[in-house]
Amino acid sequence: MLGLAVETTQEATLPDQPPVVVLENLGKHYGVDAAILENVNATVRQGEFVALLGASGCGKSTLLNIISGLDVPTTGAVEVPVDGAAFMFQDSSLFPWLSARENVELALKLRGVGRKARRARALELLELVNLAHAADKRPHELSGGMRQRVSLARSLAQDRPLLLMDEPFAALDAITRDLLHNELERVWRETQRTIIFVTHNVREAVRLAQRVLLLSSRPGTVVAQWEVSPEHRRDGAKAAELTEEITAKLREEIRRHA
Ligand SMILES: Nc1ncnc2c1ncn2[C@@H]1O[C@H](COP(=O)(O)OP(=O)(O)OP(=O)(O)O)[C@@H](O)[C@H]1O
Repeated sequence: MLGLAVETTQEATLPDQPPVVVLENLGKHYGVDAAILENVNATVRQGEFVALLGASGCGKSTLLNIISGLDVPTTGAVEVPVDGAAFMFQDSSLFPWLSARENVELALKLRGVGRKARRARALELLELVNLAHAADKRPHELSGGMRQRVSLARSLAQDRPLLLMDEPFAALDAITRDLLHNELERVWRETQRTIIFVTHNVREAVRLAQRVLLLSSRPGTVVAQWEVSPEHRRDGAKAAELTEEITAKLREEIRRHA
């Protein structure tokens, strides 16, 4: 399953961390339809940030649904944390009648956190995503980027070790997206969550992830993976080179599907 090898460093791969998600020969099909996923093998380690790329319809969301427990594989095995996963989507799906703070508090309430503690924790989480000043605003008073920050705070409020993100910044403009990349990277480092991040944007994958997995077009399987080393983060030219290499392979997959 291993594709093009780029640099591998201790920091990038966390080889000594325990696995959080293990996918073994995983397959999925609905009814008599052709397989959507086939022989997916991958391990994601604790604290790792993994990006998942692939052509439209190759089964990325299906895979996240299986990892989250919303769906089940048809064949193979999946190992995930007993505490489950938190999900964040492209659409912030905030309750419009609740303020930013109340939206975050709701996730805490569902976990059984008491009223006083959840108010304090919600404010802490909004502070973490640099949004404490807008805690009392309702979603319609917030920009798209701010709504996604609330959504991120709400996902963190679920206090799951694993965070699944399905194109969370796809609807944002490029500048807001760049700002949120910085925010997410900081939040990831501070909270030490394990993150699986689905995107169509190769630059975004290289910017954020320590490892990029590429799914082939239908049936989806891991056809290549790349390590993104700390050196790629420091050196823009190296990152651009890697982005180009991954884009070429992604294009190949898209062409194959077309
Ligand atoms: N419940 C379902 N029943 C039948 N087919 C389904 C179901 N859910 C998803 N599919 C099919 O599975 C395929 C993969 O869908 P999925 O949303 O996982 O792809 P994706 O890679 O996330 O796509 P995109 O990048 O466009 O969001 C699609 O062809 C879709 O129509």
